[in-house]
Amino acid sequence: MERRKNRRKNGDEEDASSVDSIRIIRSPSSPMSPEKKGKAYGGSNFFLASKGAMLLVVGIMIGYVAVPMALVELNVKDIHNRSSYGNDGAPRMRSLQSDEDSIQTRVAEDQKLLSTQSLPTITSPQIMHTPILSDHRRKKIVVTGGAGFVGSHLVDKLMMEGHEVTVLDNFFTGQKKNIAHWLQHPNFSLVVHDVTEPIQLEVQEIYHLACPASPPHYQFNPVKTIKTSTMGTLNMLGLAKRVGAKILLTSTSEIYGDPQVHPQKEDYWGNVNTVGPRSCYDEGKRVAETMMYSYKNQNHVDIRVARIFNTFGPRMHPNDGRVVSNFIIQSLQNKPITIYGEGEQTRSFQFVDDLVNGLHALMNGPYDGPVNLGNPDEYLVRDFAVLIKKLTNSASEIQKLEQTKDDPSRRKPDISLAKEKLGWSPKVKVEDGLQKTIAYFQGVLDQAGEIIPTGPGASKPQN
Ligand SMILES: O=C(O)[C@H]1O[C@H](OP(=O)(O)OP(=O)(O)OC[C@H]2O[C@@H](n3ccc(=O)[nH]c3=O)[C@H](O)[C@@H]2O)[C@H](O)[C@@H](O)[C@@H]1O
Repeated sequence: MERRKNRRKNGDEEDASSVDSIRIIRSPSSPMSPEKKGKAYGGSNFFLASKGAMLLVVGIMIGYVAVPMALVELNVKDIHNRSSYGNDGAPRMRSLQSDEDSIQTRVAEDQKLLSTQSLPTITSPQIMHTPILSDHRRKKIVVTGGAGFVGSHLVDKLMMEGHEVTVLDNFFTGQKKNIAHWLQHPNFSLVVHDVTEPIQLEVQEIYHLACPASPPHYQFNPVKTIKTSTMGTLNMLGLAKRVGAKILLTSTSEIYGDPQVHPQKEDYWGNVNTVGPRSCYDEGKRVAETMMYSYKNQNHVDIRVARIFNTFGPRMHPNDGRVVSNFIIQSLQNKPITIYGEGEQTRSFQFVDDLVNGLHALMNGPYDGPVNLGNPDEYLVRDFAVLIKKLTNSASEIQKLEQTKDDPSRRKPDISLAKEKLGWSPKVKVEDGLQKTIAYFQGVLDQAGEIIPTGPGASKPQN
């Protein structure tokens, strides 16, 4: 500063390389003598002036272009560095663009994976794989009651074959957790729907299972049970007729009532009380069968009818109230095992996997008469209580309660027709199936803490 002051004082402005000289040339308003102007713009001073001008341009370039560019560059590097490393110093994605690219790649990979398998859930921890079928082989299939115990296992089989499956369920006894492992799969659709209402769908096959099947559940609201079997079946038959779909009805061994023929063959007409506590279900299914054959004969609908005998397995509703779930839940909690009556009545139990294979064989075969699907392995109910107590190492006492009204005294399927027409017979031994079911209910119990078994009276299913 001192030097500059001295220069000004001495009129020493020639050094155009000095910062002051540049300032003087840039500023025409600066007070300048004509002599000085001549020095600045003319003659040998012109060189000095143009050198100064060049320096001015360079200065402007530095000030207005290079510095901002350098700052921008520095800033970009800073952003880049900040996104390259996290707080812990670990390297991050290289840039926002590559961030987006890699997220999209990951989403695409995840979607691809999820379209080829189930998602493990607490209810269905095992991963099930789904093949990709060509369009002409992939069928559109509806399963009514597909979130229920049997329905959900059937859905698994159809999904694992690579078909497009639509579940219709009103969740009266069905549970979302039974099908939660498929919700993300593009071949799977869930429609919360009550079959007593009509529905329009494009479909090639209908497995019509929707109906509460446990006596306490179907007796809870008998009018609704009748509507489900009658109006529900009518609606599904109407749909099948409209779109030309094949339809399978899951009927029941209950259509034989309290049978006077043993074991029961398909040509036995049954012994049913039309006005008893079980009639809403028994007669509902009987008229549903009648509707099936009327639509076949009158409208050429392609039909199948399965008469299902007592079935058990994982995903049974814990408050189902049926003998298998009740005895297991009671035994696992060391609560009294409740036998209705003397336990002299008999039942024959099949594991759910066998039933699903039977339903599938029936739907895919040509035979359209009613077919029994069950395991002829017959037990006295009191012996069955002892077996479950043993398999669960339970300390439960066995308690006898009053016999329920119209309880069938003996039941055992004759499955010679299923063997002959479908090439089907049950493969799972009752004890093996029970072990799997006990393990399932143990898991449910661990989650719930306690389960109060459903008694013989009518009750609404609780989750
Ligand atoms: O499990 C099935 O798939 C069948 O269940 C029921 O038929 P049901 O034979 O009466 O079934 P349960 O309620 O399991 O009863 C079986 C026997 O065990 C007895 N039971 C049931 C529950 C219980 O806690 N204690 C007990 O002794 C019943 O009185 C009956 O004699 C349905 O009505 C059928 O449609 C269905 O096919």
